[in-house]
Amino acid sequence: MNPALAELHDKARAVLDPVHYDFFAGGVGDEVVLAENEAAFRSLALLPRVLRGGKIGTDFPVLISPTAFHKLAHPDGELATARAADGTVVVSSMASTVPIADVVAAATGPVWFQLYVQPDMAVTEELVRRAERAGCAALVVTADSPVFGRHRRDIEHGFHDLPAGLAAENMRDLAGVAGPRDIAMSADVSWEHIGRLRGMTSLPVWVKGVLHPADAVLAVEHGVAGIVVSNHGGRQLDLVPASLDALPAVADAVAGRVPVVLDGGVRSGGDIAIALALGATAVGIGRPVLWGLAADGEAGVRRVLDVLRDEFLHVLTMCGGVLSRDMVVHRGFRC
Ligand SMILES: Cc1cc2nc3c(=O)[nH]c(=O)nc-3n(C[C@H](O)[C@H](O)[C@H](O)COP(=O)(O)O)c2cc1C
Ligand SMILES: CC(C)CC(=O)C(=O)O
Repeated sequence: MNPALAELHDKARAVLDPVHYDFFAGGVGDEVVLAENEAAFRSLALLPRVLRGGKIGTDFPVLISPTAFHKLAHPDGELATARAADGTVVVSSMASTVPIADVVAAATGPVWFQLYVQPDMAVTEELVRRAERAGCAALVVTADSPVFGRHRRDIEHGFHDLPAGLAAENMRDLAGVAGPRDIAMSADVSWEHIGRLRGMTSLPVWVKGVLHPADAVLAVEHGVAGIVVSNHGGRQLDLVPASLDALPAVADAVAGRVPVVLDGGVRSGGDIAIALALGATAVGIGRPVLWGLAADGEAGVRRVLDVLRDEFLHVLTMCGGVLSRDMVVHRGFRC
């Protein structure tokens, strides 16, 4: 992990209520996948290309992945995250503790709305309209959650409710129900719903939580605007591969037809470079944003993005400004 991010993590752990720290940090089951998401990056090395000359790009291919309940990390919650993003795409969780309209108003760059399709399609449609009215630039449908993941640490702490005064604000006053309603996960959600969403809105519809290449093909066939290869930061099923290990096959299946974002375990500029070399168009950052937010609010999130940007561009320059799959090898590989 980049040392500045490690420092923010340590500070976050020191200031957070331990139950809330564990909600953010934890994963499902034995947390095998949680650990492997990061370990997968460390098992790989880059073979740089040299003496290429020419100009190195300055694009920063990073999005802020959707994470719930930012007010558990800092009183300014998602407003601080949105302000800090400064042009970086914010994918705002449906379970945010600030209404989506306020998140968009605080952001200077694009905000995308992460959606769990609700079994009551009237509720889903109202959420879509809220995202549209707020000015969101895309919908990101999370597909890896037919049920809630069983987060061991939350179960041990008995943590399932937000403290008094905090709520999932986007879920307030929907389809005739006053006050916030619970987010429902449903195993009934299918590719057909992607079609229905596309019929409902002109916003681009992304799908998040794809690991199987056949699902990536289905996603393209159903007209998605992009795919997020993700195992939800090791929070849904503790039997899946590290998201990085699932990336190359998905990238091959998609074959450039839509962008492919990778999230899970990205903790340094070098990690971003490896993901891009293996076929990602960009990466999503989950927990490091929460650590920055908890440690130092808006300034902490800015620091996370600045550190990653600086380190990524440094690594890219070291690699001759190009990143391709032939440049990634396993550690211990002999030329
Ligand atoms: C505390 C927490 C809350 C999350 N909430 C959501 C959510 O509301 N919707 C969603 O699609 N993904 C959610 N995720 C998953 C993230 O979008 C992302 O896939 C994951 O955090 C990436 O891994 P990383 O934390 O290792 O960077 C959450 C992850 C964490 C850690
Ligand atoms: C409130 C939950 C739906 C947030 C989530 O997706 C998670 O904790 O991983």
